[in-house]
Amino acid sequence: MPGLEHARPRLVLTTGEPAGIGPELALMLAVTGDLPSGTVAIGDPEMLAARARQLGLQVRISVSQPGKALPESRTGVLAVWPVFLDEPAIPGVLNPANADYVLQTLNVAVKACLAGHAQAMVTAPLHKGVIIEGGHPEFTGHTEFLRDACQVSEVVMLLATDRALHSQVPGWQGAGDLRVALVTTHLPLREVADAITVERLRRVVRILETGLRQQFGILAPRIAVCGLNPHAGEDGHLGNEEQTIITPTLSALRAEGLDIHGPLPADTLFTPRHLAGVDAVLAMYHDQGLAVLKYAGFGRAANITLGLPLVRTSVDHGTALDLAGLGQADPASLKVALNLAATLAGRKRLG
Ligand SMILES: NC(=O)C1=CN([C@@H]2O[C@H](COP(=O)(O)OP(=O)(O)OC[C@H]3O[C@@H](n4cnc5c(N)ncnc54)[C@H](O)[C@@H]3O)[C@@H](O)[C@H]2O)C=CC1
Ligand SMILES: NCC(=O)COP(=O)(O)O
Repeated sequence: MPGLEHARPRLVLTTGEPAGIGPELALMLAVTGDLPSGTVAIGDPEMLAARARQLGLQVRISVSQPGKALPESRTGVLAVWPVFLDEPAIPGVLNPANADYVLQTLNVAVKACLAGHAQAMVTAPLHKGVIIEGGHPEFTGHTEFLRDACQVSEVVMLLATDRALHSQVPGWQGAGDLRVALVTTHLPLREVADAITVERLRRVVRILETGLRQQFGILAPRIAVCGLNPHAGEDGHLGNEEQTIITPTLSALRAEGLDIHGPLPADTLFTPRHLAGVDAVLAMYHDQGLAVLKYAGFGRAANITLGLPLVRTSVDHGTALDLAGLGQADPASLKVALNLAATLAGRKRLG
C-alpha cells in the first residue's frame, strides 16, 4: 500500500475466542505498553472495551479499518480493526454462535497479510471444540486453517522457547531451551501412525529445514528426529514405522545433504547430551513434542507456522477458560509471539 508503509512492520493480532483469555491479554499488553508499535488487534471493539472495564484496565479502543492509517499503538491505546460478535461474550462461557466471528477475525488477518496491509499475523488462542460445534466440523486448528486459507499443501507447527527463538544464542545446548516441530498436529492418537508417510515426513523435514535457515538464520540446521514407537521400535519388535518409513526417509534426506539424525528414542532424545548442537527436534505427534517443550518453557514460548506465504506466530497456551475475565492470565507468551512476529516480518522484508 503506497503511502501507508510503516517504518516498523504492522502486526495484526487476532484476539481469539471471546470467552477466553485472548482479549484480556491484548488489553494487558496495551496497558503496559508492551504491544509493538505497529500492532492492530482484530476483534469486537465493544467486547474489548467491556472486558477492559470489567478488569479495571485503562485502555482506549481506537477503531480503524484495514488499509486506513492507524494511530500509533502506544501505552493505553489498543488500535482495533472491528469484527462484530454474533452474540455477547461471557468470559469462561463458550458460545458456538460466535464461532463464525472467530473465523472471521482470522480471515481479516490473512487477507491483510496477503494484501500487504500487514506484515505478520499473531493469534491469541481460539477454542477448537466450539468452532466445530458452531458449524465447522472440518476445523482442527489455526495451523490447518491457515494452510487451507493460503492454499498450500503442507505447513509445519514449530514451537520454541524464548531464548531458542534467537538462533545466535551463544552456547545454546538445548538444556531447557528448545525448538520442537511436529510431523502430525491435531489428530486423534489412533490416526497418528497412519498419517506418518514417507511423503509427509519428507515434506515436513524440507519445510522445517528451510524455515530454520530462512526465518531463523541458521545456516546448516541440525535436526534430531524422534521415533514413533517406544525405543524407536526396538528393532521392529515394538512397531515397524521406524524401519519401513522413518529410517529410509531420513537416510534419503541425509544423502541429499541434510544434517538430520534419528530416529532416536523420544524419551532420551530430550536430554542435554542428545540435544547438544541440535537446532530443532522433530516429534512425530503433538504431545510427544509439546509436553517437553511446555515443561521447558510454558509461558515464555511461541508457536510459528512454517511453510506459509505469510508470517504467523501464536501463543504457547490455549483459551484458559478457568482464568478468563479474572485478569490473572499471564500475557508473557503473547509478548514473545508479538516480538517474534516483528522480528520475522522485519527479516522477511529485508530478505
Ligand atoms: N493457539 C491456540 O489457539 C491454542 C488453542 N488451544 C485451545 O485452547 C483450549 C483449552 O486448551 P487446554 O488444553 O485446556 O490448554 P490451556 O492452555 O488453555 O490451559 C491449560 C492450563 O494452563 C493454564 N494457562 C493457560 N494459559 C495461561 C496463561 N496465559 N497464564 C496462566 N495460566 C495459563 C490454564 O489456566 C490451565 O490451567 C482448547 O480448545 C485448545 O484446543 C490450545 C493451545 C493453543
Ligand atoms: N498446542 C498447540 C496448538 O494446539 C496450536 O494450535 P493452532 O495454533 O494450530 O491453533
